[in-house]
Amino acid sequence: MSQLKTLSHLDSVPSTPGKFKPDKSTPYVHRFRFYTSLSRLTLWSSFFLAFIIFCFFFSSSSPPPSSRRSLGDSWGGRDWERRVSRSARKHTSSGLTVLVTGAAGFVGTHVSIALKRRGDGVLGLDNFNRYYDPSLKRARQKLLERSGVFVVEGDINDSSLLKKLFEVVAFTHVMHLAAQAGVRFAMQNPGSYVHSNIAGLVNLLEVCKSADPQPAIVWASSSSVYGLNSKVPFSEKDRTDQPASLYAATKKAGEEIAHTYNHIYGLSITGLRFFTVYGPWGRPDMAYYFFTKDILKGKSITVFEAPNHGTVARDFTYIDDIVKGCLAALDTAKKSTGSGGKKKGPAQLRVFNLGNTSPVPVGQLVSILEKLLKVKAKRKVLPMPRNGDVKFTHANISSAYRELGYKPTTDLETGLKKFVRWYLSYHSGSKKKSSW
Ligand SMILES: O=C(O)[C@H]1O[C@H](OP(=O)(O)OP(=O)(O)OC[C@H]2O[C@@H](n3ccc(=O)[nH]c3=O)[C@H](O)[C@@H]2O)[C@H](O)[C@@H](O)[C@@H]1O
Repeated sequence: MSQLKTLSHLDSVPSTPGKFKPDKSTPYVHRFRFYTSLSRLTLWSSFFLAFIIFCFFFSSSSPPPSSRRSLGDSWGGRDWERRVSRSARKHTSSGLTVLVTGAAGFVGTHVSIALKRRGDGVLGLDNFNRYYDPSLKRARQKLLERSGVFVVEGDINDSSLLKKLFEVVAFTHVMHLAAQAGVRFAMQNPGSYVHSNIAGLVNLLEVCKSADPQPAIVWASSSSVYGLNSKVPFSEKDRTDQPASLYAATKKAGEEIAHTYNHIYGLSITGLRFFTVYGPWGRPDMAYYFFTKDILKGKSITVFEAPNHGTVARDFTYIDDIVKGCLAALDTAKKSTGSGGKKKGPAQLRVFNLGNTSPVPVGQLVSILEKLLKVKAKRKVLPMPRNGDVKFTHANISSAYRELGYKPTTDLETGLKKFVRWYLSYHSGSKKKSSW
């Protein structure tokens, strides 16, 4: 969202600074203006020259801007390093030492807590951007703190921060969940997707490839990579070259980038294609969340339908099932083979669908919410706009079952019941007490 801020400040700058005014002054004033303009010109030219020289010397010796520390950075120092080390200390001899990016996000919070509970060392990283209400991220952070997980506030594009973290802790694994999520928002702010999902990913992989030892990486791809693929259920072998949104295209690009870093540097990388993950502490930008909010407020909700009154459906997957898949991916990840930025041998490269295998029409999702909330929704059924959405998703999970033992067990009604219970407790103002 820092990106959003940057762009929105540009919106307030007028494109034409002012109208040209013809000069009606006398010759004397003319000459006087000429001399003052000349001296001003010289002054500005010298400033400009000095600036060019400054840029020249600094560009050849300093790292790219994203990796320089900015004035607002709040990390560093002895106390901070101590907190980082303490959080990353594992409590079982066989445990992992995991850096979780996007730790204050929906999936990040659940995965971090699950890892910490079983004795792994966990350090969180999150930039707390404003894509959705940051108070929810802060509430998740409190939950993480109570579980012993420290969340470093910083961006995955900040290479000096990432390098520092790897200096302080020898991470065995990185669970990379930081991303610009949301399919439809990509039309409003395309730059934020490139910034987080492409530039941020490359920056992270650059640091990982140079780390010694190199960590194994597990990261969040998306079911959206299947795009306009119509063969169901979606298998990892199916084509993924027809993304329907820029979001999907950046996730697909991420998968290709992962291939490159695996091939050149020997990084062990596992991509997980999540299918519409929902549950307590979820994302307010997702339909099940804002439908709940609007139904309770008596506001109308828009339910999309496919052409010819066709059904739009999603393979909604409950968060606890996704967490199990993430942990299994970390546990089965083989070590990276490179060191010091050099590959020593072939490394593991995997991609898995993590879905629920039973798509549910969006209309049915609304009916379940009506039942749980005991409120009738004001539905407006509209044709699905051409904004990146796809008609349906449906996961084939046989590969994840075989390799990870992944077996989702929560149906949509059971999962939504848990979500609604959490939602009512969190939004009733008893945020501190809201159940896990
Ligand atoms: O599976 C995935 O890969 C993706 O799942 C979700 O994307 P999406 O499935 O579009 O989830 P929602 O935005 O919650 O939409 C769910 C369904 O509700 C429908 N919808 C959405 C909004 C609305 O106003 N009305 C409506 O009918 C959508 O068309 C869609 O079928 C997440 O938002 C993405 O970050 C994630 O990567």
